[in-house]
Formats: sequence, C-alpha cells, structure tokens
Amino acid sequence: MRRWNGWGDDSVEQKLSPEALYFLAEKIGEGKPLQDADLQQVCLQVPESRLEPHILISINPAERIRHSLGQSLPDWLQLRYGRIDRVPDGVAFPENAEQVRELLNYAARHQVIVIPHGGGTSVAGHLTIPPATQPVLSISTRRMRRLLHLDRESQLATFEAGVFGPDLEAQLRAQGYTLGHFPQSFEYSTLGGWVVTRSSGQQSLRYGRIEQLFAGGRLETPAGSWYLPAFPASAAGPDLRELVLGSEGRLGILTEATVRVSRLPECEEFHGVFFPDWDSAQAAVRSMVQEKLPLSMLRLSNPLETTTSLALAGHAGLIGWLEKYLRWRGCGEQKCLLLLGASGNRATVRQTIRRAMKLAHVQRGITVGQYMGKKWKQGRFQNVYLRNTLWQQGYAIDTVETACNWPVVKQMMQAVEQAATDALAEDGERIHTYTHLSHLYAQGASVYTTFVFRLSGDYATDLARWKKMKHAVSQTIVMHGGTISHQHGVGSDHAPYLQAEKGAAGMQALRQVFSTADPQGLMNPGKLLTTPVSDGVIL
Ligand SMILES: Cc1cc2nc3c(=O)[nH]c(=O)nc-3n(C[C@H](O)[C@H](O)[C@H](O)COP(=O)(O)OP(=O)(O)OC[C@H]3O[C@@H](n4cnc5c(N)ncnc54)[C@H](O)[C@@H]3O)c2cc1C
Repeated sequence: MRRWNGWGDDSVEQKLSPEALYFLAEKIGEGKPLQDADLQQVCLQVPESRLEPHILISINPAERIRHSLGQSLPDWLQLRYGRIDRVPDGVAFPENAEQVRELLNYAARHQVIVIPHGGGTSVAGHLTIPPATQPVLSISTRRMRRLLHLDRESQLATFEAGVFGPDLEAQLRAQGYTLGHFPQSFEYSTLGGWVVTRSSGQQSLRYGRIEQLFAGGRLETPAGSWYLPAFPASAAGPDLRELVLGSEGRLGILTEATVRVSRLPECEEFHGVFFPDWDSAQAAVRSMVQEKLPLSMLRLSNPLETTTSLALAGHAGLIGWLEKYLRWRGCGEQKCLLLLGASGNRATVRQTIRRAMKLAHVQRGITVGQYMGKKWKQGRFQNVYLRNTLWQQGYAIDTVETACNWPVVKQMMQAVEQAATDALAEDGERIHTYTHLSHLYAQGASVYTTFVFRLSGDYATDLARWKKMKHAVSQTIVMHGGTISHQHGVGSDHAPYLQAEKGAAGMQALRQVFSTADPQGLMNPGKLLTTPVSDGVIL
C-alpha cells in the first residue's frame, strides 16, 4: 500500500546503520524522533465537500487527503504533523479522454478549480490548493495507463498519460523497447507528469530529457482539445509541444502522449572513478561531454557528498579499505566520486568506457571498477526511502537544483551550500549540505544540492526554517545566473523566482496563452505565474 504521508510503499524500509546515525549526529546534532499524525484522525478533520454530486467524483475523505499534497518538504510537514491546510472537495478517476472532457465541462459549469494529479511526486508545490472560495476537484490520471500503439518502424509509442514509470517500461520491454526515462521518482511518477514538468531521467545523456522524447499527444483544455501530431521534425512555425512541456496543469490535462522509444540496449555498464579534488573532477567530466562521448550517465559528487555517501552506505570495513587504498593513490579528504554509465552494443560500450577512463586519467582519476556502479544501479529507486528513515530519526531532508554554464558551476555549488548554512545558523541550527552534478551538457551542468537538518518538533518552527532556507537558496540561484529549476519544475514554490528568467513580457505572454486555453482561470491556479519576489518580499 502506498504510504499516505511519506515516500513509497509502506512495506519498504531503507535501514540506516548506527555508524551513519553517528555521522549525522556529529554533523548537525542528534535528531529527536517525532510522533506522526494518524490518517484516521486527520480524516475526521476533512470538511464537507462543496461539490455537486457527479458519478465520476469520489468525496471519500481518505482519497481527498491522499490527493491534497505532493512530496515537497512543506507537503511532508503538513502530512506528518497532521496540519493539512486544504484538501480537494473531491477526486475523480477518469478512464479516458472523453471522461476528462466531461469533468472539465462539469468544472466550467460549476466554477470548480481543477488540479490534475499524476503520481503526486511533485517536490515544488505543484499540487498545492490555492486559498480560494471555489470548490476544488483533483483529477487523477491513474486509471489511464494503456499502451495504445507501438509503431516499430518509427520507434514511436503512444500511451495514455497516467501510466506510471514501471508499468510503462514493462509494457515496452515486453516488445523489446525502452523509453529510457528514469527520474529517481520513477516508481510513482507518470508520463503525463514528466511531460508537463519537463522532467529529466538519470540516463538522459543517452536517451534525452522528456522534451526530446515527447513527440506529440492529446491535451484536453477547457476551451477544446489540442491534437499534437508526431513529426520527426518540423519547421511549421512555433512548436505547440513546447507550450505543453512545462505547462504544469495550467493549460489542461494531457490524456495521451506519443514518445520516442529505443531498442533495449544489448549491454549496460556503470563504473566508479575517484578524483583527488573538485577541479580535476570537473575538468574530466567537462572534457567527456564536450568530446560528445556516447555515455548514458555522468554523476559527479562533491567531496561532502562523496564522504556522506560512503558514510551512509554501511559496510564500514569495506569502505575503510577503499579509503586507505584511495589515500595511498593520492585521493584524501577532498576526493570526489564520479559514476559514469554507457549503454548500447558491447563494442560501443567497451570503446566508450575506455575513452572516458583515458580522459579521467588525464585528471588523475582512479578507476575502481563496476562494483560501485552496480550498487548505485541496484539502489537507484530505493535510496529515496531514506527520506522516511531520516524523518523517523528526527531529520528533514530537502533538495534544490538548478543548471548553469560551466564558468559558474563551482561558484554556484559553493554559494547554494553557504546560503542554506547561513539561513539556518540564524536559528542556531546546523545544516548538512552536499552537492552533485546530475546532468551534464557541453554548455554546463545541473547542480543538485541536498540539505539535511534537524526537526524541531514544532510545525510552525520547521516551516519557518524551511521558508527561510528555500528563499535564501532560490535568491542565490537567481543571483548567480542559474535557472530556478533544471528538472523539478516551478509549481508554487519556485513561481516567485520565475520572472527573473522569463522577464515581465515573457510572463505576460504565458498568462495570455493560459487564458486562451482556460478562459475562466480554473486550471491549477497559483502555479508558474505569481508575483515576483524582491528582497525577500512577495510583491
Ligand atoms: C524522491 C523524488 C525524486 C525525484 N526525482 C526526480 C528526477 O530524478 N527527475 C525529475 O525530473 N524529477 C524528479 N522528481 C520530481 C517529480 O517526480 C517530477 O516532477 C515528476 O515529473 C512529477 O510527475 P507526477 O506524475 O508525480 O506528477 P504530479 O506530481 O502528480 O503533478 C505534477 C504537476 O503536473 C500536473 N500534471 C500531472 N499529470 C498531468 C497530466 N496528465 N496533464 C496535465 N497536468 C498534469 C499536475 O497538475 C502538477 O502541476 C522527484 C520527486 C521525488 C519525490
């Protein structure tokens, strides 16, 4: 059964060793385990639904709670402390585009706000219910998950947009194909969610981001249906797919998506390399992407993340031996771990890895074989369960991410970590921050930072701390010329910082487009567009 107030399946537990807990306590102090709110108690607080009855709409309190929030830290605070601000008045589970249209017509007739719901894995407040007086309907796409058509010759697959990652891959793999889109939230996120939040998978170096994979589809908007034909390429004016990508439920509901699929690779390898310091590691990965090596993945951890991953991995004896060996080879405290992958036919994989290792050696990289890469692959969707374990120990975990050009990557990483540290220091709290480059491009990289800090046991205090930290790091990203999101999207949490990169005229253009598709302004209000922030004040 899916956990109602945390990540994933509630029968899955990711354990933390006593050494790992000691490591955290040393860094930021001992956590104080908290008592979680109880679902039944929370259900008792759910107000009466204000919706006119409809055969497709459930007003069951538990369903309404389960569709009220996503997976951001403020969402978790509400769920775990049992302080849920607002819940939808009902949840609908349409089975096809016609039922979606019927629900949108119902919403227009009764002036109901609509929040499309995919897998509910948003970490940017995409599902937040605005403080409006109108009733709110959550439309879940989870019953729309069939593979409708596979065109083998063109390597195009058309799916209903509510299909979850594992289900989508299983349907393709049965026919010898893969989409190759593996966000860390793969287990519970949907194809529709990926498209409208512009998501990025861990092997995007080979397969591309979702914007390269999304070839066309069908979108139901309040003002009518949009059909986006799948061309190999087109010069026929602005591309409407670009409006749907990143639209975050503001235009309508994506009901079908045609995606570019690939034959399953013959072979896939993931290797580990250690570098003595950040500068040499960054120079090595930059040379790999700028040489356009056909790698599937590059993931470079900074010294703090490298130390943290080794400390949390357990296997203290083995790690001790590894660290001794690395020290002997010149990789000490400042060492950085690179995981790199290649997929394809055997000969290409072998050649690619050989060339990547050559470039790594130029920068004093020390290769440690496939063991760490295999471990990473095994745990790639399991590690997120650590969020639950850490919470149980009294620790909160949050992440931010951006992308910037190479000359500012290192500066951005340091500035984001420092901004978070300073923000919590004002409250006398320490924060443990660490960073990796998660997606690499010839032009630059995404900078992905994780924060771990102690929970206070008081909802308002924890929320205030999070807000202060989030604002500090978002301002830092904007000031250093990064995008406010490389992959998590904008939602309501990043909306105040969007104007910095789109400009006032750009924001106005977006507003106009949304109001053409949704003249009554019912679709997911408060996301993407809001008033900008200046000096910490929302104007
Ligand atoms: C632990 C964890 C790890 C993550 N890792 C990654 C990662 O590696 N890469 C990455 O890119 N993201 C990642 N994310 C973020 C998140 O998983 C993505 O943003 C994902 O694309 C959201 O998909 P979803 O189906 O869960 O959408 P939801 O969270 O349900 O919705 C997100 C937004 O999309 C809208 N929406 C959903 N479906 C539709 C539809 N069919 N039509 C119109 N609007 C729709 C919703 O209204 C909302 O605005 C992670 C999140 C978590 C919690």
